[in-house]
Amino acid sequence: MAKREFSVEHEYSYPRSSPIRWIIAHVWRYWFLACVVLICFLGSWVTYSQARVVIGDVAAMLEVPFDGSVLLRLSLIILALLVADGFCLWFGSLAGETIAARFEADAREELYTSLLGKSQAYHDRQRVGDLMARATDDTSQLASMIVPGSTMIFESILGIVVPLAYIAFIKIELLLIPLGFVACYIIAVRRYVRRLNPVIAEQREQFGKLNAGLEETISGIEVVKASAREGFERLKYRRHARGFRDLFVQQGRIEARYIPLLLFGITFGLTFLHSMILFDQSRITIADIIAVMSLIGLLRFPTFISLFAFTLVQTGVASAGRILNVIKEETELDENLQGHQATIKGELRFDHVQFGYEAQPILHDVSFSVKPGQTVAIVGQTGSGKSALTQLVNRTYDVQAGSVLIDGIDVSEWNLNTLRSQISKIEQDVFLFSRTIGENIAFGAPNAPREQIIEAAKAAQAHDFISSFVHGYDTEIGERGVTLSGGQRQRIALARAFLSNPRILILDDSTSAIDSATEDQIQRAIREAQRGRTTLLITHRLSQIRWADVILVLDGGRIVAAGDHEHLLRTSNHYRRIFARYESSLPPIEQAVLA
Ligand SMILES: Nc1ncnc2c1ncn2[C@@H]1O[C@H](COP(=O)(O)OP(=O)(O)OP(=O)(O)O)[C@@H](O)[C@H]1O
Repeated sequence: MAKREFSVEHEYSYPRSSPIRWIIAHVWRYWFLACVVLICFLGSWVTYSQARVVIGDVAAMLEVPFDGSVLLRLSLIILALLVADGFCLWFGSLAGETIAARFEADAREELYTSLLGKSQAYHDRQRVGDLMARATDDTSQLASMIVPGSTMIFESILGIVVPLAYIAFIKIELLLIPLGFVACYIIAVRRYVRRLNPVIAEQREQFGKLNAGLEETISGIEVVKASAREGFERLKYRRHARGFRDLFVQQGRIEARYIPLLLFGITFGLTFLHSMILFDQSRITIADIIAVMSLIGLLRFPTFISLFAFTLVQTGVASAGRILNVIKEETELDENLQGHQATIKGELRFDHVQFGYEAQPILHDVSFSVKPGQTVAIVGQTGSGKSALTQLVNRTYDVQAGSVLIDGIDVSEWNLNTLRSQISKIEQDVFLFSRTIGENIAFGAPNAPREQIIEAAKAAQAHDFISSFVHGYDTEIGERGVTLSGGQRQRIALARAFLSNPRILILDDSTSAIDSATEDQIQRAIREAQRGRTTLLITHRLSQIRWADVILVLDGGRIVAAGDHEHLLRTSNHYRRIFARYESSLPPIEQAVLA
């Protein structure tokens, strides 16, 4: 079983060694419906072909004096056969559509669950638009592959085999030309599929690129507009769109060379000639000729639709490959279901930790320890690895060497859910979901009653501005919280952290967007929040740094000094330099307060 950070109980498991096996397993999950499709389509072709034979008999009877009652009986038989054909088609199509819709939904769910279980490092490498294309367009291609794609292929096969069986029954010699046609048909289809395959696969990839480019531009539309780069982005998109179009043109060219349609005309003509010869030799009757030519005519439809059917199936297989590539990709972390589960007390220790995102090393030999309930401020120049260090605590990433221990137990030995549910992190760039404010605050504690949500908002100094909105806590916020200011977003994130009541709190520059007037109140709220829980603080706010129990000074990914404020002012040049720089960026009034 591949590693993953999230899974659901009683998950249906599918073989994933190849797209075809994966598709068959998905369809086989609904084997009963698949059997209904097979039986109904078979029934449809048998009744439809049988009706042609009876029509031939009736036509022959019209040549000679006929018995009206026999004619009526045969006419009713034809009607019954055609009605039965209609019912078979109806049930078969219904069952096929049901399989297709379920397959699409199951594949979406499987892909989505797998994406939730991938590590942060995996998501860092992905282009969101391409993933979206796989989750939306590629999954819908799976449904089209079943209906009408596969059902049409199945119909094509039956639509060739059943009429040929009837012809064999009438006069086996008359199979000679149609069988030659079938042999050429199989060869032509194989060539067609082989040629089309790479074009379809490239089409799907190009669609992913097109979508990724679109997503990136729309997400960064503010930057595009501010830099007046609309023209450049338009040309980039047009280049992708034209690449996509060209692949369709290429597909059209391959389809235009699909030879079975031409072969069908030749087969029809030659079979008629063959029938005439046999009739001339008195070896078949007029009724036989009518029935045979009518049956041969049935081959036209399967020959024609197989062109689209194979394209649809190939597109589906290419899409399944793209979906499967995501699902199968190895991820770095595991949810460790059997891991340690306990309430975190809050002791944190880094022991000779080494870390880098890819090959590039970021943290070198980092060691420190924090007692439960202490506040650690991490300071250092930009890019020195402060955020990277905090990301190792909740296992957003794993260390490459050394260990991070919480309450004396390596974080990799903790049950991942237990660990993360007790650690709250507030980022500088707060992410909010396009839901109500209340739902955003309660994101980590979805069952929290409204009173607790309000209490948390009050503690984060967010209640007043939330109450000023017409719909208060039920105000829907735009995607990523765009309708709120940076400071408001950060206060909602603080409220979210207060509500989930974590044992370890990580504040990564989380008050940077809060103005000085609000800051005092928030400082108090944060200090309140820090009480009784271990807090890691990345901040440029001297007022917060000064009161930390431990200050870690990072430089180039190494801890160059550690201790409290007074100690560091006395002993560390690095700290003095950072402190002086932070101090000089303060307004005069705050400098006076700090002095
Ligand atoms: N997801 C990532 N993949 C690869 N490299 C990254 C990633 N995130 C950060 N880095 C690199 O890691 C280094 C440390 O980044 P980090 O964000 O930890 O620094 P920081 O000290 O928190 O900086 P700042 O104060 O500017 O937030 C930087 O050189 C950065 O370019």
